[in-house]
Amino acid sequence: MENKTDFQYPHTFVLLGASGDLAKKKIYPTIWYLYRDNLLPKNTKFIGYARTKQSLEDIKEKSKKYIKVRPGEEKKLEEFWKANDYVTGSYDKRTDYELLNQHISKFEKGPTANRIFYLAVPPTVFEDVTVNIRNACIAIKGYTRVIIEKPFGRDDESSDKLSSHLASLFKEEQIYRIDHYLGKEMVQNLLTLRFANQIFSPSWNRENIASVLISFKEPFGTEGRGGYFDSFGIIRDVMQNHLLQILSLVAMEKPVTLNPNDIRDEKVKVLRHIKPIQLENVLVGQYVGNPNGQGEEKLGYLDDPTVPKGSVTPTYAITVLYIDNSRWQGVPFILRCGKALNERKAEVRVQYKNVPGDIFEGHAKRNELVIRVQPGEALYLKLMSKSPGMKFDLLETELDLTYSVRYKETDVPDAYERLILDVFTGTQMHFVRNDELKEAWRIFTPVLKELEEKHIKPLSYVYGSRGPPEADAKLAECDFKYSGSYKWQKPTPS
Ligand SMILES: NC(=O)C1=CN([C@@H]2O[C@H](COP(=O)(O)OP(=O)(O)OC[C@H]3O[C@@H](n4cnc5c(N)ncnc54)[C@H](OP(=O)(O)O)[C@@H]3O)[C@@H](O)[C@H]2O)C=CC1
Ligand SMILES: O=C1O[C@H](COP(=O)(O)O)[C@@H](O)[C@H](O)[C@H]1O
Repeated sequence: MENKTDFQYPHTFVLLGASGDLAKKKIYPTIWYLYRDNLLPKNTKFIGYARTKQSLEDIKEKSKKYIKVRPGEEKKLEEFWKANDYVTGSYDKRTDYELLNQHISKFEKGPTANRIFYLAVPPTVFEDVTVNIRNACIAIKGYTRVIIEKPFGRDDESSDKLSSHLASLFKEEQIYRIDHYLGKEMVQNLLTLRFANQIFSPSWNRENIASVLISFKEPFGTEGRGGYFDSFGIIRDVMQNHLLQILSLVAMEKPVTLNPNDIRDEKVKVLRHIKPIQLENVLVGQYVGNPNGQGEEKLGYLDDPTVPKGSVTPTYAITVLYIDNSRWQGVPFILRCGKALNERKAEVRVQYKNVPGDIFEGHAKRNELVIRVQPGEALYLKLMSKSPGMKFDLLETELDLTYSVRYKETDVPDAYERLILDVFTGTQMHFVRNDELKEAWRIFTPVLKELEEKHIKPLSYVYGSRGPPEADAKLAECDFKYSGSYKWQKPTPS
């Protein structure tokens, strides 16, 4: 029963895997912020469910250090915990879910009541959990929605299997596949920037744009999470999902309307124009420890005791994709991601071509539109200007929209906050549809297999560096020009 989104009805939010890391670090804090800001239906009950025998007090204690409470909010936080419960149960026994169902039903007064299940559980128990929700916990007087977290399989075959499994249990409108990058402010802004500004539309194509670079950088390594990471690698962890989602929003055609399915139709369409990636268009890297004397000592990937000896799993990757349509033919879309690098950063750089018929003797540098997703949301357009004053020199400068300066009073919500609220309101615009996922795996599976089968050894890079030295040459090869001459003059607050 869909469409009973009215906030007056009782809602139950069940967090499966409530004893885990994601739950304590992300989901409990997120539902607290939504509750604190009165964004959820008044009558919402939160139920944590996991195998661990523990009390709600234990959950409170574990998530305490991740939950931000401002002065004066203590009473509200107490109220929030009163709306919480914890139920111990297995993931594979139907009887446990029947007990969970009875527990939920106790709060469901009135003719309508909705249920949301958040699956913060490992992929190994995923099938059991979904089958049991379907068999024992479906809402009979309202909607049932399930939120699922990646990994959505590890290749086309396993992902298809998972999709068929889900499709046998739920309708697509009930399934909310989270890619938390779709909840980030600047990723959501892409649609507005592109389609609400006439200034960009006419130049957003192969006639004007030389290359597009979409980057993700993290300044820490696997640090004890090597077991999980090693069987996936950075391409599956970040590139095949977060970066490809950004690419589809940067490259898609204008949707017919803002209806979530119209938008997702366009995202799928642009992905369909991309051929599976060729090995020659991929460069992979793996970090090694930093040598003595280079700051704080850091271990290399292979020194992590949770990583199998001799692993060739990439912790860094650059991939070049080409979109074979009339807008983008020949324009390199470079996806680049890595762990244990010199900084935390996620951004899109749209680099324009050189000015044709340059009268400035080669001094006019390329325009570049930078969409900084994190940290510190910003949008800046690098352009050439006359140096102010008597001189007639060229100056590289920028039009700069830095959120912390321009929107001082606005708190940018966390991605999970937006996305979980979307599930309550029933909007799937920022969630991954089944066919998008299929296209993503079609593009990536062959090269992932080839890397594994050929046991391709990644290039080494030092923990805390910008990545393998060879990576910049790859960027240059893909018509991404870095001149090194641009200097940003940070505005001084007035
Ligand atoms: N609103 C704001 O907050 C604004 C901030 N700025 C800041 O000013 C600084 C400079 O601006 P930015 O646009 O980054 O300008 P640059 O053109 O100087 O680009 C700098 C980036 O280029 C990359 N780079 C360095 N060496 C090479 C190389 N050999 N080949 C290819 N790429 C290379 C590095 O990123 P990587 O390691 O990822 O490759 C580096 O961060 C940045 O810190 C930026 O954040 C600028 C404008 C506005
Ligand atoms: O999905 C993932 O994303 C995080 C990075 O998320 P961010 O919001 O902090 O940028 C990454 O650390 C993790 O490996 C990956 O699985």
